[in-house]
Amino acid sequence: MALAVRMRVPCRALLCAGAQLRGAALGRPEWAAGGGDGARRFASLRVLVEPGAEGRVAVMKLKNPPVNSLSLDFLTEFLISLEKLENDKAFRGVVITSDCPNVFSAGLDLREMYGRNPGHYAEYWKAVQELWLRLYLSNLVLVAAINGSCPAGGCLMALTSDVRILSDSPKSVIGLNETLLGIVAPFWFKDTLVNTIGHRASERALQLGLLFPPAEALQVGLVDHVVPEDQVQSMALSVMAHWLAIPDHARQLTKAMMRKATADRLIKQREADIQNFVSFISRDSIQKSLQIYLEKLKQKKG
Ligand SMILES: CC/C=C\C/C=C\C/C=C\CC/C=C/CC(=O)SCCNC(=O)CCNC(=O)[C@H](O)C(C)(C)COP(=O)(O)OP(=O)(O)OC[C@H]1O[C@@H](n2cnc3c(N)ncnc32)[C@H](O)[C@@H]1OP(=O)(O)O
Repeated sequence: MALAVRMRVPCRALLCAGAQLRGAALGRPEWAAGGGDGARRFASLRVLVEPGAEGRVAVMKLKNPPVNSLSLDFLTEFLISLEKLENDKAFRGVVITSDCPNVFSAGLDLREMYGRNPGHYAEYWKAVQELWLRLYLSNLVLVAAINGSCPAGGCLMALTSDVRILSDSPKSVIGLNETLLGIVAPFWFKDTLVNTIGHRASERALQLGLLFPPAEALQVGLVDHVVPEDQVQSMALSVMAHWLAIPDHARQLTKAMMRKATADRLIKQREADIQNFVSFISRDSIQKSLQIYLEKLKQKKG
């Protein structure tokens, strides 16, 4: 793989700063080599990475129960795992899936955005930006094996992949539903959606906070395949084989050509975007909306 074609977020220190910071907060690295694959298999508390049967493909299982909400610690572990895979030339592709039943990811962790201080909001948002940039500009082929509900930040994460496979289950709804929470999807969430399903469909989906059931998600182009739940993983590996048949350098340059302008838009104004988020999320009215939404989630249980 030619070094010249490896896409990089311009300032690697951004990831390192976040990862080191959170790594320290996590206490000790939880990486554990295991099985006969030794160094190729590793795990943190919340992210399991194992080689797929196909070789050169890793399967990354997200395990932050109950709903894989993207807490700061989880984001940090995710980033570290991704960085390890990017740097390991043995891997050319990653299947991202969930270890939590019926939920791919519940999106951003609402507890990171409610009742905290501005410094915490800023740190959290920087990590969210970082994960998006890392995934969106990844040199690896990323296939999202979406085996459950996939709202908001979960959907954003899936949209950074090159291919999305969704399980055909009533629970497997996907979309950017931020307006239903009384919050607004930031411009780079919107850009990622527009790049996938086009402007008009995005405008409707974003304003209404639509969560698409599988058949509709397929129809609008939000996902590429809908298959029975027990076939999500095998379909992901089969699609992966197709993508890996393309020479890396050509595919990577093409991916960069398609995505760089969108990523650059955020890279050029990261700090302003963080400040915008902090002031937006700190508003009393927004905090009230989040409180109501969190209460609704709790009441749902009865
Ligand atoms: C002009 C302005 C311009 C720009 C604006 C600037 C900035 C932008 C500002 C803000 C943007 C912020 C973007 C946010 C994106 C997000 O991702 S927000 C999160 C959205 N997520 C959701 O709406 C999903 C909510 N969850 C659910 O719908 C269900 O939990 C789900 C279907 C996923 C699973 O259902 P089920 O299996 O029945 O589980 P429960 O509902 O019972 O949940 C189990 C426990 O988990 C807790 N939980 C669920 N989701 C979250 C979450 N996202 N964060 C934290 N915690 C969550 C839930 O409360 C239960 O907890 P309990 O067991 O009761 O303690």
